[in-house]
Amino acid sequence: MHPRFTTAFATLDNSLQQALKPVLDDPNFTAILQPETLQHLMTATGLDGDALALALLPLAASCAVTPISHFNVGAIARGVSGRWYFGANMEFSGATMQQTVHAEQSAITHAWLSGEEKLAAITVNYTPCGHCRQFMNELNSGLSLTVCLPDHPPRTLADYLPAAFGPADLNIHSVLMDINDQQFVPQGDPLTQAAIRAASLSYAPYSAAYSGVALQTRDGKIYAGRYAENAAYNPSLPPLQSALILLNIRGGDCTDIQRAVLAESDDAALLQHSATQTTLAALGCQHLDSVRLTRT
Ligand SMILES: O=c1ccn([C@H]2C[C@H](O)[C@@H](CO)O2)c(=O)[nH]1
Ligand SMILES: [Zn+2]
Repeated sequence: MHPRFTTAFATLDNSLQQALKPVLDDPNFTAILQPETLQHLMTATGLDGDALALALLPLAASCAVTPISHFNVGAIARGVSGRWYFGANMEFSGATMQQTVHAEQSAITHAWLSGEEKLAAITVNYTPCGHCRQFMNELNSGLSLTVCLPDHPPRTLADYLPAAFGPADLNIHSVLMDINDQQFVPQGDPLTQAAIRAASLSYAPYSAAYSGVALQTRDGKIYAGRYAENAAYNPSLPPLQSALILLNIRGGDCTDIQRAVLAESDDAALLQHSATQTTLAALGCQHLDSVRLTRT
């Protein structure tokens, strides 16, 4: 298993350890749990879904990258497909606080980038901050998303975000995780194409400044992330963060990026380039290429 799991794994109950070991030992494990695996884990441990998700949180939290706080938050986004997606917070030394990724954003983005179409629930080891509550209120599950926390009964997002402000206040009705394809014209090498495809699938209803980032690590793997806007603007997730979430949660190292491509329109109302370049530089990557988006 990935060395980051070793300590947390040792703290799990014996029955869970036994059932989970082959899953974590699989070299193809990508921090997603399939419905059949979850069924097996529930049978082996006697835990129901909510209890199992809580029991797995230490593993999700061990994916955190927290050079500043050393405060590891773990989240599990539970899709309507029955698949569960790990997420963890990420901090970037040498960048700004605004570049931080919260565990909830990580799990949700992990699910979205993996093709999940809607979430049923999210389980987190700490109470979600206001920024995450707002981020979650952009999802197509709306205020009925179930939020599960240790020491609290499951509640809905509506309970955690009363008198909510959201997309409908700005007249937006097709929301985050709904399928939207801008169909930008593919071009260039595989990394460039991955960035363009991510931009096509990005969510930018407020600015129409669609964008995507693709990262290539030294082992040749490619991770593509999509921009995700928010009705309250500030909680929007930049495309670099989206790609870094995928890289990290799949077991990669964010300081191992060899080359990055940002796909955006140069006449867009918002531009990701300078923030992307600065955060990448903080991670030791100086090689950012840009590609302009075109429509047929
Ligand atoms: O809802 C929350 C609150 C905080 N954090 C992270 C952000 C930062 O990395 C650290 C300290 O706030 O915890 C989350 O991931 N989710
Ligand atoms: Zn948060």
